[in-house]
Amino acid sequence: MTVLDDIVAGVREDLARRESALPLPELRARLSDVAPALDPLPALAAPGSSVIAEVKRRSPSKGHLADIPDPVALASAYAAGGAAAISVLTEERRFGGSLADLAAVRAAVDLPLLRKDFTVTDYQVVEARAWGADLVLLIVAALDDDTLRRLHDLARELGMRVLVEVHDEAETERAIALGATLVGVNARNLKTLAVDADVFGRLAPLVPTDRVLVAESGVGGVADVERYVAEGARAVLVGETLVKDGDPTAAVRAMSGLVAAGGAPR
Ligand SMILES: O=P(O)(O)OC[C@@H](O)[C@@H](O)c1c[nH]c2ccccc12
Repeated sequence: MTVLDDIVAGVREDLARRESALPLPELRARLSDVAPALDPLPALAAPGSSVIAEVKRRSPSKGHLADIPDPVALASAYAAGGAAAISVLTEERRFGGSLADLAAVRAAVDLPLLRKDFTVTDYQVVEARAWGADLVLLIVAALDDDTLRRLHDLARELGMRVLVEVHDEAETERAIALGATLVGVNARNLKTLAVDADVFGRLAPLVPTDRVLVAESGVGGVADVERYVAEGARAVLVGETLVKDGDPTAAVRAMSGLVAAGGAPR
């Protein structure tokens, strides 16, 4: 069993509890009370690096990262630094997140929000929208093609964008075949938790230039953003570095708006 299998098993258990408390038809009925989803694509696709800044308390690879007693204060600090979108971890067991964090940030911040979780069922997609998300993550490694397509199409029907996450060539082919507009290249292998900063540069040339590439994980500072931008990233998804920084506003600002020397490579 890989780390990913183990995480998804826990996610499914927690999900079963929520679903029996609030069945899908009732959850769906709540969607009519939710404001329409915001579109993160214009900001992410614009020239110059964009930052998707993450609210993340801990992770299976690093353990405790930051307490984050007030996720709204952190998200507001990210917004003040010019973040293009905010990612909120909602997985509880391994990442210390919650849907309550997502709802709290939604109520306070006008930026597009990514629900960051291990989404494997329709219920979680509807749930994301019901709690105010504008964007959902779909991890290709965790889904078969039929489920990937079904969840992708459901998210789009609900007005959300999908960040389709890949880590190798085969997953990248599957994301492209799906028609993914936003492709996230995770430097971390979720089956082993190993980080490889060279994965982005290997996979980026396989992705058509009309797609928006996001470099995810292990971004330690401006130099990493510059490297990813030079390799074709439009955006970076950053958690650990930002939650540990004493001045997250300045940190987001420093990583934003960087352009590739000599023009965009793709
Ligand atoms: O904290 P980091 O190394 O900056 O990583 C952020 C983000 O990329 C990471 O949290 C992530 C990327 N894909 C995921 C899938 C599930 C959970 C978490 C993730």
